[in-house]
Amino acid sequence: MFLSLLTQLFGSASYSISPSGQYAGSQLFDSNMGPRRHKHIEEYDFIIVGGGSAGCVLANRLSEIRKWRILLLEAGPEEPDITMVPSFALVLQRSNIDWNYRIQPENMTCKEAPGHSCSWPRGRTMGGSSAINYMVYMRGNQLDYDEWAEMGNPGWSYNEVLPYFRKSENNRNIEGNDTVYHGVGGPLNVERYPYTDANTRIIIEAFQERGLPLKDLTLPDNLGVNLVQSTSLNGRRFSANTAFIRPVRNVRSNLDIIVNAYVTKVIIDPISKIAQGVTYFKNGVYVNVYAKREVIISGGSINSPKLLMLSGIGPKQHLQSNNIPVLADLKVGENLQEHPTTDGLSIAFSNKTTPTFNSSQVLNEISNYRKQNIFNGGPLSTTSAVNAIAFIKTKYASVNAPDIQFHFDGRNIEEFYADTQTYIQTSIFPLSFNNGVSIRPILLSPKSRGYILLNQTDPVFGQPLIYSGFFTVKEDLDTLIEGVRFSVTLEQTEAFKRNGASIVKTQLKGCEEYAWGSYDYFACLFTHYTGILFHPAGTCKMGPSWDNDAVVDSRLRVYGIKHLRVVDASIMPKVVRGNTNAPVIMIGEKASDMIKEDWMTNV
Ligand SMILES: Cc1cc2nc3c(=O)[nH]c(=O)nc-3n(C[C@H](O)[C@H](O)[C@H](O)COP(=O)(O)OP(=O)(O)OC[C@H]3O[C@@H](n4cnc5c(N)ncnc54)[C@H](O)[C@@H]3O)c2cc1C
Repeated sequence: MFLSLLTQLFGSASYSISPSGQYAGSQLFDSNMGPRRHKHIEEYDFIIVGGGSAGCVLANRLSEIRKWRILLLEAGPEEPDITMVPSFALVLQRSNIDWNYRIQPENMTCKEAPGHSCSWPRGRTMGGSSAINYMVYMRGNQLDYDEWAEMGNPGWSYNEVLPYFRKSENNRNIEGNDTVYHGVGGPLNVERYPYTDANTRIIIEAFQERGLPLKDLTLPDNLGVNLVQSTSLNGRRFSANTAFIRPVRNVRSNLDIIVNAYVTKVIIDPISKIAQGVTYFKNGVYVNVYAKREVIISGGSINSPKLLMLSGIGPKQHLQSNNIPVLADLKVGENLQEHPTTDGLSIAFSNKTTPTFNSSQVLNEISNYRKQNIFNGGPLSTTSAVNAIAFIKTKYASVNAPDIQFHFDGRNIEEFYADTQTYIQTSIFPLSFNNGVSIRPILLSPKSRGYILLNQTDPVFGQPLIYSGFFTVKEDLDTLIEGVRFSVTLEQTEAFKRNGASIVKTQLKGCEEYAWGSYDYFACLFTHYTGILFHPAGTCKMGPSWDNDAVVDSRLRVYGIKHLRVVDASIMPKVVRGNTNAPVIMIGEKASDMIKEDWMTNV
């Protein structure tokens, strides 16, 4: 009943937000509508593969040059209306706008999950993962970018990337007054949700009691706690599609967008090694399109390496074993990094701070939300406890930056402990209606690395094989356990005691042999109930020519192939200490400027 109501109310792809924040549900965005005549052009100046966080920025910024013809190819459909509702973030996972990837079974991960395999959602729609994510706006720590520069990537230090964070941002919070670090007037709306529940406030208060400063967590030093800022406007999601594409689509005649177009190969001349275009598959037909200047791959950290490998760019031995002629022998798909955590820890709240919502009240909230033109509150307009975020430094931190981040998300405690795996695999209930939350200590700078391979059975359409490598370096587990120990101390705070909040001590299946609270019990939670923040990075590593692991140079050009760049989360040489969407949007902004610099002499 819940799902059928959602389909009925939010099943189309028609919503837009005007600058006043008004919902314009009747305005249908269709690439064939509007003032522009449809032209059939097979040669463009630039072809962008993937309409996700980075791809949307590139399509907008490159189409500012009116003489350039830009083609954006997206494998998924238009962004459906349901993405707009913050509290529905869970419904979008395992849906038709998720690639529905799963990681391969490994010794140290997901041991209680079906087939020992955890799901790894990625957005497959206009807006990409920014259309299905939790909307947290975070940048990481200053050291992240300074480290990138120190690794031999000129132009990527914190001071050099800061202008690109500001460029895209329209900050409507108090933080927006700080013009050194924030931008106002950019395409990406950033603000806090109009509704905050009591439990979210309890968590923040507890961290403050434990000594963390309440501060703007997007500053260069992000140690502290706060109610986070989000990519939203008036309680509605602001995906990269909403920010960068909707305002220019059907307005700029030099930008063509084709959805449901799955790119299967980059066309590269084997002699000159020049990327000439791409082949995509749509409606059962393969189509070739050509680029006069460049092909830009923005398929995200899983699909960009897959597409490069299918095109002959990758580890020689692996390509040869798949009968793919090798054009560039590069470590594509390696250096995979994530922010691992556990699903196995919970805080239970008492009845006095937990709203009791029966099914009919929830359905009522849903239909109210849909009807309102300007929505300024209500539980659906927030991701609830996901908004309480804290960063701490454990004894394992080797530099002056946090090594653990805390995330929380709503859950029904009784249902979770009655059948934990079923709950993890199937829960889609709105995030705001809960009587407890998960506590997720997240490893910010993992030392372990994973890798991605093509699926030999069906390399083109089959899921790539994702080996996460989580916890293969023991220090990663030790650091996370320090994070758990810190979170257990929240129970001693006045904020928790006064409100009757407590950490649930129920032993989870598979870990019963260890005493709750022991190192082994907590380690078991990570290896058996592995959680993932969905921040894969690093699989097309940026690095100097002397770095044998590098796939792209500091201008994001693929080594050994001309006129081919990768622009997305995969280029991060090291994953940042925070959520990755805003950093990827920054990467898209900076790459757009580099591309303009490289080609503007010849516009
Ligand atoms: C469930 C979830 C929650 C998250 N929560 C947060 C959060 O709260 N805050 C945060 O900062 N980050 C969050 N993230 C991470 C963040 O959204 C991503 O890091 C970021 O969106 C990645 O951007 P990207 O451009 O690299 O890839 P994506 O945004 O994933 O874009 C890749 C695009 O390319 C398309 N594509 C791929 N292959 C092809 C092909 N062969 N042909 C055509 N098109 C193709 C895909 O369909 C997709 O649209 C979350 C991610 C997920 C999945």
